[in-house]
Amino acid sequence: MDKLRMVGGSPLQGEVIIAGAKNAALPILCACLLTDQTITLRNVPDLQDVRTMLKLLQEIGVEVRFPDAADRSYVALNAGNIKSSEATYEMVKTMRASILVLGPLLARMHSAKVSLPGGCAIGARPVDQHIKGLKAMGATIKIEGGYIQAETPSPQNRLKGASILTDMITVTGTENLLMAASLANGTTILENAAREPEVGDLAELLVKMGAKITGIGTDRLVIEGVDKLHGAEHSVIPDRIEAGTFLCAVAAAGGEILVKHCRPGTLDAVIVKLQEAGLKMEVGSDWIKASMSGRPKAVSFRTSEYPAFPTDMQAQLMAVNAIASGNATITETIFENRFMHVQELNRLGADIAIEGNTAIAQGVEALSGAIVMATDLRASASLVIAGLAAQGETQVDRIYHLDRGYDRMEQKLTLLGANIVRVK
Ligand SMILES: CC(=O)N[C@H]1[C@@H](OP(=O)(O)OP(=O)(O)OC[C@H]2O[C@@H](n3ccc(=O)[nH]c3=O)[C@H](O)[C@@H]2O)O[C@H](CO)[C@@H](O)[C@@H]1O
Ligand SMILES: C=C(OP(=O)(O)O)C(=O)O
Repeated sequence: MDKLRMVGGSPLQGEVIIAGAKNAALPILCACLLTDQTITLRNVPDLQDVRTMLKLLQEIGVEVRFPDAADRSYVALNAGNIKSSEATYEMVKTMRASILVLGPLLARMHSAKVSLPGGCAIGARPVDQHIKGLKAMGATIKIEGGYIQAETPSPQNRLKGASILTDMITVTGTENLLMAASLANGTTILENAAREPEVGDLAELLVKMGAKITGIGTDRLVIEGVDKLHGAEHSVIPDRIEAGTFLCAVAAAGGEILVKHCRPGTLDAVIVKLQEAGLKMEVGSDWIKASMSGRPKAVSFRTSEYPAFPTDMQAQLMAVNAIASGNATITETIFENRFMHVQELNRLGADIAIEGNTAIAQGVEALSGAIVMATDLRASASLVIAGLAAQGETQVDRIYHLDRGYDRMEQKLTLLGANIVRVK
């Protein structure tokens, strides 16, 4: 299993180019299932979850091509000859986002069999709202042998438009229902829809494919189903979480970096908190110049749905708080078990206590390097950030979690002058 080894203490300096968003690319790749024509995508990040999704789509029968062999971010997909409508346990257990094939397969193929994702490190993460929404659209769904087995209603074999109000805001739930509704018979209204930019990016692609969607970017999406969708070209939006992660890295390790190819407008909540922490930022249309000298100031925050502070940035900003001056309280409201990095940050010398869904960080003057273990994707990123700020050598084990969601992180950090290597 690969590890990352780093020697902390040197400030970051230089430019970093942000890749396409993992959480936009995954649903967007699944949208190819909605048509027999080709979908051409650019700015697809080259990371493990994308590779897993491409493998799953190929198993289903999608033809995947890289038109330019030297550029993995440029992908063409054609689902004209789908052989199967099944996502196996083997695939789903490695990537929960596999659930995103359920809506499109059901809408286009009229049946789908998708392994029920289990709980994962950060929480139970049920998919009851995806199922409830599809049932409201007329699907018959049974859970058998650990699989969701779904069929469209006969005799017309199409899902039908429905008014759906989810019990909570769910990102992939909104995406699954949005894709299913695009090919349904009649109008679907999704209330309490997720407003995350990645949902908006998927909706923009669907519109290019011929879907009729209004309310994009709001919590009420109205989808007038169409009989057929067609091919389209699309460029995936930049990854706001990757950009935020590099901003936290410079806030913790110090230095000055230019974050390029990002969308600052999707990072408002993160920028506000990092400004409070003392990170100096100049913001352009698609770049952020950030510099930090001295210790950051502690900043309290709570995670919530977009546009509030993202849960996917909680661990990284906690790493900044670990070495800040002062105390911060960090409240996680989205996932019930997303504090596993706390114990590992404490192994590096941090002073963080957990009380229910709140972590209380008492900033320390310095962290000291140690061997730590990554437990999930963003926990891994927080340990890398802490390792870059720590004195001495840190080794982060189990970085397959990090590789799921970051496109060449250690190479990008090396370009910023970090002393970091991958150990096979
Ligand atoms: C691939 C992807 O885009 N992943 C993101 C997506 O995950 P994901 O879409 O899985 O997260 P959700 O928005 O669905 O989850 C939000 C909350 O709702 C609960 N819930 C959700 C659905 C459901 O049917 N029932 C239910 O109870 C979840 O357990 C969680 O507590 O949004 C999360 C919240 O911003 C991010 O952390 C993930 O990075
Ligand atoms: C939790 C995350 O991803 P996923 O939903 O794919 O597990 C994440 O990106 O931080």
